[in-house]
Amino acid sequence: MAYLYFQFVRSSRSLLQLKGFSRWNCTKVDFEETLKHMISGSVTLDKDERSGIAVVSLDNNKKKNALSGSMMCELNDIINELQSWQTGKGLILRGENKTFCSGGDLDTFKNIPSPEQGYSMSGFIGQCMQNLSQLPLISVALVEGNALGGGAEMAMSCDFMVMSDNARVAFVQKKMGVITGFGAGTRLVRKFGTLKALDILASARTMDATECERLGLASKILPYSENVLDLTKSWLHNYCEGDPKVIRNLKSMVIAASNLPLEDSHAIERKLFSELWGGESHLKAHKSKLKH
Ligand SMILES: CCCC(=O)SCCNC(=O)CCNC(=O)[C@H](O)C(C)(C)COP(=O)(O)OP(=O)(O)OC[C@H]1O[C@@H](n2cnc3c(N)ncnc32)[C@H](O)[C@@H]1OP(=O)(O)O
Repeated sequence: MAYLYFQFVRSSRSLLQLKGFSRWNCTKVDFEETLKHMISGSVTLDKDERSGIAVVSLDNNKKKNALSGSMMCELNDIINELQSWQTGKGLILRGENKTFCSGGDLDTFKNIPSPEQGYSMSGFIGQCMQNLSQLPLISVALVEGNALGGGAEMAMSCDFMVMSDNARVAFVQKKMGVITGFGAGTRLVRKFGTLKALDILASARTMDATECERLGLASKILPYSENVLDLTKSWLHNYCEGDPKVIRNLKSMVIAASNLPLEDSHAIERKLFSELWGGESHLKAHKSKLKH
């Protein structure tokens, strides 16, 4: 199995070399420096130690929460910070101003016009989305208003999508003359299979909350209201109740199972299980003689 994986990585590398991508060797740090100077909007983090739920909010009011270069860097820093939040259990990614995100900031994109820069930007934000999806926290994208293009891709990087009943999701990349650049093409195919992914991406259609729920993109529709964030926190709390160590190991097991070959995934599952066996929560549950 390891040999096959190695062969696959080698052949992917040669495919990239064949296509001339190997000359694009700008490092992540170099490109972060470039993105940092494309300033517009902000991303904030609010960690609630009591519930173990963090809220990450995108705010770029003048551009319907478009994700600028500086916001990509801020989001990346926040996700790095969340990686070491040992008592965390859940995460909500949302937008201020009653909308989620209108995609990549078109002004930022105008300033990085070459294929080489596109490749570096996609590498930077793609890694950031990958880190988000692999956090040992149960994550939810709360979509109000629009999630377009890169905004739809960000929502796809969370475990769950909760939508207000007036919200819409559209992978408009094709209409913008590109394809998915934040990694959601791969995510859509892996989650839904080729046909459904092709249907969503190639039609580039706008999907309302009901359609998203029917397709399995959205897990919950909430009535549009002022307290939709509180409702989302309560919904997420159902999954986050309990010992952070248990929630985090559970999520880590799911990540391993979705990415690794069977044997490796089982080995990690056993390791994560044994870390909890005989632990505080396990002993407490035994003593309390729970009836389910
Ligand atoms: C690999 C990543 C691929 C991508 O993400 S490509 C980007 C995809 N997104 C887009 O093309 C968004 C295009 N914009 C729209 O469709 C509409 O503006 C949208 C979001 C439905 C909102 O419509 P309305 O509510 O009618 O508001 P509006 O059009 O007057 O917009 C208000 C101001 O926001 C701006 N805006 C919206 N989305 C933006 C974006 N992505 N980057 C930069 N600026 C953006 C829009 O230009 C307008 O600015 P202004 O007030 O005219 O100066």
